[in-house]
Amino acid sequence: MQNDNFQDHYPDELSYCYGCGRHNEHGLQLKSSWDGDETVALFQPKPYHIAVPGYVYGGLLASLIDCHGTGTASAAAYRNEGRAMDTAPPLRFVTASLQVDYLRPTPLGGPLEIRGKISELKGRKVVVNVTVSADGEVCVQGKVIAVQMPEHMAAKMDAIEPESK
Ligand SMILES: CCCCCCCC(=O)SCCNC(=O)CCNC(=O)[C@H](O)C(C)(C)COP(=O)(O)OP(=O)(O)OC[C@H]1O[C@@H](n2cnc3c(N)ncnc32)[C@H](O)[C@@H]1OP(=O)(O)O
Repeated sequence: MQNDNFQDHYPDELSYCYGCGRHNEHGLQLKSSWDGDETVALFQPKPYHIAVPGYVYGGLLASLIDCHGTGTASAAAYRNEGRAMDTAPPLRFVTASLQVDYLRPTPLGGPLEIRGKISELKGRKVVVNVTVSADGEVCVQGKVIAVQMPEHMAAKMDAIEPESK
């Protein structure tokens, strides 16, 4: 596995996302990287990421799929153009659709492995299939349809309030 994390290449103003922003001290700070043609992230849930005792909260699992999916989309788009992730013009993606299926309860204890596979890359859209595994067993699977961030979302980047930092 490479240690070159996608989210470390996001510009500062796009690094406050609750799921993956490196500047969000209250967030999850997910880190994703390439593993061959797949992508991978590891996340260690905290004891307070609880659903029922002993199991991980489903909303957290959806967030991990969401941010791993959008990070994978961005990395895939750069790779498709043969460019490094910090080169211009920027290729950043937001979630258009997030589908999550909870296959079995996810034990709360050890680290979770999140894996992404690109199933479609066309125009401004990338579709990523994502799994979350605990102890080597897939507990959750999801699909993220990511679309390149529209201009009007980028326009608010100057308006980051100090409280959101
Ligand atoms: C950048 C670092 C931050 C990391 C982000 C972390 C993840 C997030 O939390 S992002 C926040 C949540 N997401 C949002 O707020 C997005 C809100 N939605 C939007 O802004 C728009 O609807 C947006 C950008 C998704 C799509 O709008 P638009 O740019 O007009 O797309 P459009 O041209 O219609 O469609 C592009 C393609 O996506 C598809 N698509 C668009 N929306 C959807 C959808 N909801 N479901 C399925 N497919 C969709 C279209 O069918 C089209 O596909 P194709 O090219 O095959 O015909």
